[in-house]
Amino acid sequence: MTREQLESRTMYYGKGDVWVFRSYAKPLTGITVIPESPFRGRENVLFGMNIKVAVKGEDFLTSFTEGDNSLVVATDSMKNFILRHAAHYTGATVEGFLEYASRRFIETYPQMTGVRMNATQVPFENVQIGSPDGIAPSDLVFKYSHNESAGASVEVERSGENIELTYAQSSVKNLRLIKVKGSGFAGFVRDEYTTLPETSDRPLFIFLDIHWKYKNPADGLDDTRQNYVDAEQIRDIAATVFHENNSPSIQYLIYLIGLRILKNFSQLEAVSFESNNRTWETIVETVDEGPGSVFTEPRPPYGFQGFSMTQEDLAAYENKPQEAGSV
Ligand SMILES: O=c1[nH]c(=O)c2[nH]c(=O)[nH]c2[nH]1
Repeated sequence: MTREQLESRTMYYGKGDVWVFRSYAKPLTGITVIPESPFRGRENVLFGMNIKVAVKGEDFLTSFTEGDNSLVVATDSMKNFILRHAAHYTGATVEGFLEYASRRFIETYPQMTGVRMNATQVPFENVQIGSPDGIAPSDLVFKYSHNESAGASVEVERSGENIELTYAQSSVKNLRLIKVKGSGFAGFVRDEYTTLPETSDRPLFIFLDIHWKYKNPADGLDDTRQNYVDAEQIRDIAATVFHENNSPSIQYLIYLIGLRILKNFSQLEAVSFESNNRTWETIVETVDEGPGSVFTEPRPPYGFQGFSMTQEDLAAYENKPQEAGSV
């Protein structure tokens, strides 16, 4: 088999749903506070992740073609490897843990030439506790949040004697935002297939996944370089821009969110979106003693948008004459 054939072949294996719960990880502190977000850091009393790891390496070929397991690291051992390394991790971010554990895999097993890890952070929120002194967050009891969650993907590869970070992306996933009024959708193509009425005011409900990449990937790994951007800040920017703008479409809304993210965080190189339109169906336009309406869940199917942006988009926006103010 030629080298090209080997390199173009799909061949990997790994473990999914590796749940890691680490208590008393390093607190996250080194972030820049922005006007759109109250986020100032995180205690990390509970640091939870659901990790998926995939490893590759040409030496694994005979495990597929001959049943030769002599170089196969059992995926059960991969799970143990990740969990044990969670005890040694000194950082405060998911990204940093993924990079650390991926590197350690390559250092430990010569047959691995690349490791890809994806993680979703398991969000825990402080429970508010009442006491004679007032209401304060508990430092012991947390609720498992089912809202949006932070995520990350990293890939490291062996390169001669070195181990290089070849891919890093951070994310906030499954952000669900509803704006009760102040969103429109009009001016779209009207032809024999069009039944949707134009609207200047709809209860816009969106599901959003937002991904971002740093100019220098090292900034995204740990907070001690002072350039780390937390998913809560990205979430709060999205909510702020949604609140402030009377959007003509989801397409334009995510563009505005992207501009604001790139403007706040010049250390980021790119941001991308996947959005879903989950706008509620209006059942009663105006209740008896208005204002107020009655809505229900939308019927399938749903619409979606994908868009990626870089600092060049922000520069182009800022260089063009604006009608509606700046971001
Ligand atoms: O924001 C929207 N963008 C669309 O492209 C679209 N299409 C549609 O039916 N509703 C919407 N809403």
